[in-house]
Amino acid sequence: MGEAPALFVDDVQKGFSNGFDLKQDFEKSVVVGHKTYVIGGTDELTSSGVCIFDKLTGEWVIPTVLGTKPELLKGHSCVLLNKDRILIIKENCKSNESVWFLEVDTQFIRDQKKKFETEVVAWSKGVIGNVDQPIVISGPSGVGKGTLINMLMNEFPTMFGFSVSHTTRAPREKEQNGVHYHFTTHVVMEEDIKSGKFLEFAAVHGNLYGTSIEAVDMVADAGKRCILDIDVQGARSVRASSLEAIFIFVRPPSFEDLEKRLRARGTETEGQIQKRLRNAKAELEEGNSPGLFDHILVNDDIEACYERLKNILGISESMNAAPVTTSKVLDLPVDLSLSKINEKILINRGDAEQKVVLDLSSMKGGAPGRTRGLDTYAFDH
Ligand SMILES: Nc1nc2c(ncn2[C@@H]2O[C@H](COP(=O)(O)OP(=O)(O)O)[C@@H](O)[C@H]2O)c(=O)[nH]1
Ligand SMILES: Nc1ncnc2c1ncn2[C@@H]1O[C@H](COP(=O)(O)OP(=O)(O)O)[C@@H](O)[C@H]1O
Repeated sequence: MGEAPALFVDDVQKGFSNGFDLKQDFEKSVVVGHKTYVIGGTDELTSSGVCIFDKLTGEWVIPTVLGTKPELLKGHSCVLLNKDRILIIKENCKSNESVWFLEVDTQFIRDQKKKFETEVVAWSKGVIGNVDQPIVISGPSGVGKGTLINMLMNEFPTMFGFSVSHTTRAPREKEQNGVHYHFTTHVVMEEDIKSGKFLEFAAVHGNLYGTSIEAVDMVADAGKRCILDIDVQGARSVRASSLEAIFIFVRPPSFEDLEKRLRARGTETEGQIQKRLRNAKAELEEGNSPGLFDHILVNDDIEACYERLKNILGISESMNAAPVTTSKVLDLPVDLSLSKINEKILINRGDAEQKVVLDLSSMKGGAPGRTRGLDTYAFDH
């Protein structure tokens, strides 16, 4: 909670009944209850892009800002949705950078406020169109998760992308940084966790592992369906997050088979194998937790198991040509204004006859990450 930034002193003295004296084009304000959110600004003081005036305390607050924020906000229009997020549309934007959401009171924000003990807002980029549900694959070490994922990615390279996790464990001989994992240190990873970069993280077999929000977004932005290879604790966290995924648990035909595979792989020391086998017992129990996994896949014969996996995902050989995305780019003119009609936003294009409708009725996701499922169409009147 702070003093009024110098930039706004004049505004405060003028009183608020007449609204803010905002820098034209750069700053827009939206009132949510007793708080006024000023969005935009090129000034040092407003470099976070968001300032909040609290009418109850009469103070300006610079909030903790999470998520990837839009580049220079100029000529943007804002509208409040459901009192929990502000829709921001940038005009004259020729890329898929035009639709943004600033979350101010969603469940995610409420959770983060408790953590940071400050005001918190979070950016989420709006994505027109959808990609198919991400796939979470869990199971004990050595069960064959990596083998199955490789088969899928080799057969359908345009359809699937791997979420590259961060880990503090040492790379194996054939593992490449940035491809199999982002190899990092405890210190760096703990910092990144604190600053909210991870969708989920867990300590597994004595090391830290985590899925960054960026890892999942990068796959989805490439129009591919994201595959996450994460442990059961991670699966639980993703279940509780806004990422709507399909959850698959891979089991070995027997514990003896698991041990044989782990040894045959030859990537761990005897001590590490023992630790992984001990943990496998608990993981196999956890795999039966009601409501956690949508499908249990027994990896007996690898080819048969792979066929069952493809059936679960509803894919066949003929599908490998087309990427799954229906992502569209929204080209917006200058001088736009917004009107809100239920879950549809009418984008008025200056004096042009044709308007654009942004349909939010199938919107999903949100911070941390992207807001997907938006649709647009032209509207003649
Ligand atoms: N929670 C979580 N678990 C992960 C992540 N990445 C990998 N894991 C899990 O960590 C465990 C160990 O992975 P790894 O060291 O590669 O060994 P492997 O499973 O024997 O190949 C496996 O259960 C992985 O599914 C992650 O980002 N988050
Ligand atoms: N169905 C199977 N039958 C026999 N060996 C298998 C089978 N699936 C995988 N493997 C082998 O087991 C070892 C562990 O598989 P991997 O995919 O690395 O497991 P995970 O990623 O679950 O730790 C590898 O050497 C792999 O070739």
